[in-house]
Amino acid sequence: MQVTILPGSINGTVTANPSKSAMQRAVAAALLSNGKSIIRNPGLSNDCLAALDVASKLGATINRQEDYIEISSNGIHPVQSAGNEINCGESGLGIRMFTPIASLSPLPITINGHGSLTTRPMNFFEEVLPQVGVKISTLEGKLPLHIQGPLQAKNITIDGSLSSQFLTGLLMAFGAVAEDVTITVKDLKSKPYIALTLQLMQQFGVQVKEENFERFSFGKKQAYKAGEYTVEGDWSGAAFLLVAAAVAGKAEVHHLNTQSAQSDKAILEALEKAGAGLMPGVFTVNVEKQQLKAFDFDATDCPDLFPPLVALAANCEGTTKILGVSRLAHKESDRGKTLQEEFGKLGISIELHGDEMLVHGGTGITGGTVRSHNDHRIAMACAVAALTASGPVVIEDAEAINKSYPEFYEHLQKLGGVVKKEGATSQVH
Ligand SMILES: O=C(O)C1=C[C@@H](OP(=O)(O)O)[C@@H](O)[C@H](O)C1
Ligand SMILES: C=C(OP(=O)(O)O)C(=O)O
Repeated sequence: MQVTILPGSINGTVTANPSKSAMQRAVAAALLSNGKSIIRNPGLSNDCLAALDVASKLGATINRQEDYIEISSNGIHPVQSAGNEINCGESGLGIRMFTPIASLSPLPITINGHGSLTTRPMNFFEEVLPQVGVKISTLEGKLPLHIQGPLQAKNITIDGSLSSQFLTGLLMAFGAVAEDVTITVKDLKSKPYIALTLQLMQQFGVQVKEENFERFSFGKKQAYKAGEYTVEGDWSGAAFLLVAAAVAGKAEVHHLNTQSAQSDKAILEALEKAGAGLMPGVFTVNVEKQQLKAFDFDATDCPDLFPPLVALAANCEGTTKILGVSRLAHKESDRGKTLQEEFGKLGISIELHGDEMLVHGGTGITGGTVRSHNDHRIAMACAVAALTASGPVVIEDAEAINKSYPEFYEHLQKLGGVVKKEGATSQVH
């Protein structure tokens, strides 16, 4: 699908979409519980749907209602008729979380995915899973994975520098079986995502003692408890709307918890540094356009903010410096380079120096044709950049947004953005 966004101002109110990070974790915790869990405000993005599908292939019964989802489970029991295979779609979190969870079963299981997930590294599992009693083979560190458990929770030391998602998976799986065991992590990145994991586990009845984000200790054996869970609004997706307001008008975004554990609420700090008019409430954020200036920001622990930060920086007078670019190499695209290439087509010069990105802003955004590289956050960043461009911006492969935020173009329209779709697929809401 191709989408064209016209330059123009925005002004309006929207409700943030459900967080896929929270939704996927809740689906995993419900799968690990005995009994019926109810997930309210469920996410239905492709990553969330993939998580639900994996849960059903691992034995849960999913019952989708109008505004909630029931997940009934009695532990991990791979469905033989599904060929003992699960497919995590394009979700990095999905595969890194469900692989240790699936390996709680003693049965051999194949774990697959598609699109960008087939090129993302999984070597971590080859190093770590054998230490906890799980046999694994991969295709040279990539998909498909073949595993056979059962996982036995033991004291282990892991490297957290590539991604926090592997630790999220181990913590969630250990939560079901561990007794007097500690996971020690070196050089953990994306720490707030681990805080979100621990918070979610606690909501499903499993406590982990965390020390300095280096040691995670499990005491007496625990069990996940089925329950009710409401998915929070998504700061990662809302960041695009908040930036759109800061550069092109104003907006009120509802269902955003400023006390959330989500790392991407840090967009508020960046907006403040850039000089945006900001009024965060408890569950609502108002942003208004003001004179914007370049800013320095460390996005090492909130890597998904890079695309909206670049859209913001492009509109700020001067050179913005963002740290943490090396974290972007293994996302849906090599995001540092993709942002450089696609914003370059819109007249914005971006330099990449080691772990640092320099965005030369305030030079004027031009219209043009860009590609999403099948990366949802690149499509959304380009759509925001279009609002202050000198001409229309055409986004190719614009349906990439379905991975995390299928309602994104509708929300932009609701705020007054002019969005024209061509060749829309049935997947697009
Ligand atoms: O746990 C999560 O929900 C996520 C963790 C982050 O990954 P890394 O830990 O690899 O940075 C983030 O980029 C991803 O979109 C979602
Ligand atoms: C990188 C992302 O997700 P994941 O790693 O879960 O695929 C993302 O949503 O930007």
